[in-house]
Amino acid sequence: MNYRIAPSILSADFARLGEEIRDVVAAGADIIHFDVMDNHYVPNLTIGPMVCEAIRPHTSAPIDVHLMVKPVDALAAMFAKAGADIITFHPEASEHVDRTLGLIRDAGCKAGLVFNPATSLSYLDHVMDKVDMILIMSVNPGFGGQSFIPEALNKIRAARERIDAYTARTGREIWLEVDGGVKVDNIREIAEAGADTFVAGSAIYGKPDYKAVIDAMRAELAKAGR
Ligand SMILES: O=C(CO)[C@H](O)[C@H](O)COP(=O)(O)O
Ligand SMILES: [Fe+2]
Repeated sequence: MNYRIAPSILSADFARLGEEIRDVVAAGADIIHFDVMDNHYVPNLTIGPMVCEAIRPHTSAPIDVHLMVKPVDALAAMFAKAGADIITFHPEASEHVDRTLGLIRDAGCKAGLVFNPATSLSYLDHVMDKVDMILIMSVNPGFGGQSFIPEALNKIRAARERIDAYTARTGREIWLEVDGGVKVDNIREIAEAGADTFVAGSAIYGKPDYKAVIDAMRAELAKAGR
């Protein structure tokens, strides 16, 4: 299994963002997770397309933009222009989910849907052909440093079943990402439930030695029975 680790810059030192991104990639990160909060869809306010554009020259790692915003479409287009590689959004925040997925892909990015703890996976029913990534939230969105909600494991298993059935039928791969409360001590269990891409903010940026944390996560993933 090809596992990917995606540090969330939500927990980075924003005063030294370029350096924080270079450091985490040097420490072995595969993807940069970029949390966008609008103080409307979620009760917090973070960073926008100008910051994405500013960090783009600092890394060749894919930038994974997690949009916690409503409405979605105009900002998705701005992030595609600002250098994002992957753009995910919450389906209940879009008026027209199929159109938003198409808009992101037409702009040259991978597109994904994000599922809050209480959001049904049935949003996937008619759009799998336009989805490149499924992101399961294991916390309620809005803040870093929250505890992993164990019920998310069942949701991850259900999403894995959908993806495997789809891939068997079409041959096309869809990534399964998990976001919220991912740590060294639970990453193996999350992988065994079916995830292949792991967002970790406070677990990585909250420790002084990023490489030690990422190495420990990879050592746990190597033990996963998938
Ligand atoms: O989308 C998010 C919150 O809405 C963040 O990506 C997530 O919470 C990462 O932080 P941590 O690993 O500290 O839980
Ligand atoms: Fe996120």
